[in-house]
Amino acid sequence: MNMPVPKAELHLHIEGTLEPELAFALAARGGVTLPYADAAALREAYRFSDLQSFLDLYYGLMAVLRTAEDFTELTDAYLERAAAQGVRHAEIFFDPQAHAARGVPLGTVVEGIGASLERSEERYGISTRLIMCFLRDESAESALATLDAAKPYLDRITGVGLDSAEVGNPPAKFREVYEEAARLGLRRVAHAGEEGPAAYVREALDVLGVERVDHGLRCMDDPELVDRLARERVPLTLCPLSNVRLRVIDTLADHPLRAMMEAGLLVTVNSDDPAYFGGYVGENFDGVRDALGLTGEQLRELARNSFEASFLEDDEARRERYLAEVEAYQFDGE
Ligand SMILES: Nc1ncnc2[nH]cnc12
Ligand SMILES: [Zn+2]
Repeated sequence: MNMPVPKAELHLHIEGTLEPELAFALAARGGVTLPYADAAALREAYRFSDLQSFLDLYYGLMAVLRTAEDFTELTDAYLERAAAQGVRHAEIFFDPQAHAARGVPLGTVVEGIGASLERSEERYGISTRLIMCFLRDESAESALATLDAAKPYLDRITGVGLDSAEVGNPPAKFREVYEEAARLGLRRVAHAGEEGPAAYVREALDVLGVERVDHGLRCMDDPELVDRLARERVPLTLCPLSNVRLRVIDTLADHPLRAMMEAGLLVTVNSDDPAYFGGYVGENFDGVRDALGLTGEQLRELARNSFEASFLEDDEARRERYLAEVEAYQFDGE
């Protein structure tokens, strides 16, 4: 078997890597009772009708994440799996407000994830960045307070993002928070155009000044926006298996990825919440390859895009090294 193509993962919620077996192990350790008989019963509950039905289960299961060690273990488990799938660089989201709601301070989360990221290169051969997301169904004041609480940890946080329930929570709600993030020198991304309209993608660019759009799928409803995204080389972090599981599209064969590439968009393939959506980044690559009949050259473009879209500006030599690995890679049948 060929080794997987080297790639960066740019849209990955660390909380979304919580596998049922680890959830039960952490629950036992922390004395948390879960409303499922066992890991198999929990996995059976992963049938979602939309984003909200997923979020309800997802935030509930986070109850097992309590200590810094829990977050370290979670992150180690992700990095180990990612390394086996050819991930060389990972930009990882976390949701501090979801943990603060249970009394877990931001510092515990950052220290816990950070302990794993610190040794990631040495252990897993993966360079990393950390991106702090605001929950868009919480208030702008809560997001501002979260940014304030993060100030002692900014040496470990590369950027900010925006996630959770999209429809009814437009990007403009967070204008002030993103202005403050920019003043603090943080990179800016946001989920937009997953379930929400193309107008939210425009707003994320124009009002929040985002440098990368998470999902962005619905831009395809607006040809002028597609032209702009292509012209300005704004990266879109797509998550094909997530889109199927959250019923944004019916099947992988309906995914617009290929049309997006043909429109000149800088798209990348990622896993979003792999423990919940049926696979990690490798399964997402294999899924679109098979469902859309992508060629080796198109897969190489996706891998190249992932490094181009990454926040490696402070380490261009590394980016060049990764890109050279992509060019040297031989796909099966090539
Ligand atoms: N796909 C997704 N959309 C919005 N918020 C999320 N949080 C975790 N996964 C998410
Ligand atoms: Zn996401």
